[in-house]
Amino acid sequence: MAEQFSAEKNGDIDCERVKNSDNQSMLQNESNEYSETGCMKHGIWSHEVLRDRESDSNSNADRNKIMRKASFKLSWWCNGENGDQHKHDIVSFERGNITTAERSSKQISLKWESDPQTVLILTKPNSVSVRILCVQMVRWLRERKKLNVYVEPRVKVELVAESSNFSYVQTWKDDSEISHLHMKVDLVITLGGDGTVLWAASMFKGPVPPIVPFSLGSLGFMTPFHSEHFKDCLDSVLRGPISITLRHRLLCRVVRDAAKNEYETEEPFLVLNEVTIDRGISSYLTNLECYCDNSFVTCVQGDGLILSTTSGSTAYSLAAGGSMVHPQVPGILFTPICPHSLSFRPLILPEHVTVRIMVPFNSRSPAWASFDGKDRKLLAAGDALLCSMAPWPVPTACQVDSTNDFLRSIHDGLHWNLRKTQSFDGPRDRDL
Ligand SMILES: NC(=O)c1ccc[n+]([C@@H]2O[C@H](COP(=O)([O-])OP(=O)(O)OC[C@H]3O[C@@H](n4cnc5c(N)ncnc54)[C@H](O)[C@@H]3O)[C@@H](O)[C@H]2O)c1
Ligand SMILES: Nc1ncnc2c1ncn2[C@@H]1O[C@H](COP(=O)(O)OP(=O)(O)OP(=O)(O)O)[C@@H](O)[C@H]1O
Repeated sequence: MAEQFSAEKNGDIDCERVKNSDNQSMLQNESNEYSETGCMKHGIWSHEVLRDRESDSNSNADRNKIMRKASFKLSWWCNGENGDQHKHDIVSFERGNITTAERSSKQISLKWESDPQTVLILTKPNSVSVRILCVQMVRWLRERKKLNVYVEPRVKVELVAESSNFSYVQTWKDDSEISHLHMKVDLVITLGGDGTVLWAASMFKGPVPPIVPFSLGSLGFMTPFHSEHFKDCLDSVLRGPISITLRHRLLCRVVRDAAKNEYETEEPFLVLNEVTIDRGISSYLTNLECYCDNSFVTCVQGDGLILSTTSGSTAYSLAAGGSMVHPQVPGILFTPICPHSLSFRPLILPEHVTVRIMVPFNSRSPAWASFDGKDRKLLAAGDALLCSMAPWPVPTACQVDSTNDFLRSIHDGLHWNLRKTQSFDGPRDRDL
């Protein structure tokens, strides 16, 4: 195999089919649709027979020594479902050689194919600076950009109180209309901190329009745009193209002990940061049985467990000792909260798994699940929480690109690895 690798590295694959004496033409045939031995375009299911090049040249005895390479085919599956969509996009396995064809995650650019018409502005409540900015932004979007503007009912009341001219601003009467918003809205603008981005994401139980988050909070990991330059920022976003971060969400379902199967659940929650299962007001340790695709992972005995997205890795999970992960990395962080054990290190699980957290019948107390820090749900003995990657990410516009914005946020927001630079004068390794 080593010789074969080196031959391939030189771009000179010394491979021949037994039936065919003409190497070159046969290899070229293989890259076409079908070969006569039944070799498909994508993958092999006939036998390739390879001859080792060095043994050819080194020894006459070995001249006809033939090495068979076992054929195989790769297929992709998850929870029993077949889904080959990644196959040739991401990994090629031509002629039995597995090679990365494409990255599964890349910097993403959004280019409008028709002009955006409708914008939804979501604002942090009870903030004077947010209210002032909202008034200016609505006016500018309507008068200069001729866009339809939606706001929440509370904000519409505030705007109309400011001036009756704002009667053109649209809103909704009851919450059931929120479920149709994604079909009307081209762009969402948030004015607030990270909590307002979480709020915006939580309004969309399915697909989410691109979000442009303006920073009017204190931290702002997910809010790269500065309100002072809102006209320039929005001009360039409306013109496009823009870099976006596709932030993964987790789909969380509570399955009660009384449910007949795991599909009989209450309304699922979609979280952008994390779902937390903790001891709530109980003074006992949580006792949580954790499974990953039906394999037992561990029992959490401590204050609780955080299942976080990579976007949420800089939030609660970070405070509980989890790693910071670039938001474009797909995965589920499994971070314990104050585990009563010396050896419980946080894990990062792959995106395709389903995590199941169960409160066992011998648990001393129930547990509580909360979703992006909200909507507490009691988990009694026998209840479970299922958590998997949701099919609807949250696209947030980047100031520069997802990597630059992420690094800037950990430097500016957390002062990550800030240390005085060591002075130049002093001992040095001159003789090394
Ligand atoms: N010990 C902790 O660190 C702790 C405890 C509870 C909740 N939280 C976080 O608060 C979030 C809810 O946020 P909120 O604004 O509604 O509540 P909040 O007003 O209590 O703010 C919590 C803080 O977390 C920050 N934050 C939120 N998402 C973040 C992210 N992805 N990366 C970095 N920082 C982030 C916010 O900027 C804010 O400073 C939860 O999802 C949870 O992650 C953290
Ligand atoms: N449109 C909204 N309606 C109701 N609640 C909201 C809305 N926007 C934000 N919130 C809530 O307000 C709280 C504070 O929001 P946010 O985090 O954006 O501001 P902040 O606390 O000033 O920012 P930071 O946390 O960065 O200091 C959050 O809990 C969030 O859920």
